[in-house]
Amino acid sequence: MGHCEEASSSTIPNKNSNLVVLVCTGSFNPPTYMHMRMFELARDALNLLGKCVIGGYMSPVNDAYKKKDLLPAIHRVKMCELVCKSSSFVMVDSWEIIDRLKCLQANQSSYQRTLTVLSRIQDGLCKDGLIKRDSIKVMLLCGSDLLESFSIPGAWILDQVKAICRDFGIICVRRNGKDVDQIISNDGILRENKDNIISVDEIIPNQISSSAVRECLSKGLSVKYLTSDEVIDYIACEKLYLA
Ligand SMILES: Nc1ncnc2c1ncn2[C@@H]1O[C@H](COP(=O)(O)OP(=O)(O)OP(=O)(O)O)[C@@H](O)[C@H]1O
Ligand SMILES: O=C(O)c1ccc[n+]([C@@H]2O[C@H](COP(=O)([O-])O)[C@@H](O)[C@H]2O)c1
Repeated sequence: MGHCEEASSSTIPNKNSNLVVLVCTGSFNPPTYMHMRMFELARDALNLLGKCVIGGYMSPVNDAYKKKDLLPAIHRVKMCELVCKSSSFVMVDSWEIIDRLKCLQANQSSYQRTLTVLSRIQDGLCKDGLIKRDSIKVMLLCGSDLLESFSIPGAWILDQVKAICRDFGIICVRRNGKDVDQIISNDGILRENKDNIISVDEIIPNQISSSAVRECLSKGLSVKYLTSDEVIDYIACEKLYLA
């Protein structure tokens, strides 16, 4: 797959920085309350470690990612904005989408790799000098299925996995009972960087997922309390996810 730009791995934020920005990349098709819970769980876990989360970004993946049943980005960005209204610190970073036009003009694929997203957010936060590069730590927030996918041959570029683990760090929410320690110990890169990977358990386990929400919607079932009312209204209004 071609890419607009490949991020350099030269950004090395201070591992001991107390200020953290969380970045969750994904389809958000549609965003659910579980996505929002992940930010809450991560913030609680980091607070306990003496860190302060100053913001969180949901970064919806570009249409070029070509995941099955992926709704056009314009809808996913809008729904992310709506679900974020319920949070005081989570917002949407739509750069993965917006950059598409520029890439199309340059005849490049517009899919943005996760390392690129993290690097760009960090560069953006530090560019005007208000925040020093070594005073902030940008971390990837993900579920354990994503962490596990690092080990799937061909799914990721190994040097980029190394850079994400070493230069940024990961906060991983256990999903469907998956043992995060086991995932880490089964993978060389994750093992080497285990001090930079924080595992978080959902205190109230649930199996809310975008695909389960889509399935309910396609059957005409209620999804109330699985995502925000604004998202549900938007889906109804735009007639999305019908069978
Ligand atoms: N219930 C959950 N528990 C933990 N992590 C989750 C949960 N739901 C989503 N995530 C994580 O949120 C991030 C974004 O998820 P994304 O929207 O791409 O996928 P998904 O919920 O797995 O979607 P789908 O169900 O459509 O495959 C990923 O890191 C994913 O692992
Ligand atoms: O950067 C990569 O190489 C890479 C490889 C696989 C997946 N991702 C990202 O992982 C996110 C979740 O993907 P998925 O397939 O679990 O919905 C999505 O934002 C992708 O851009 C990123």
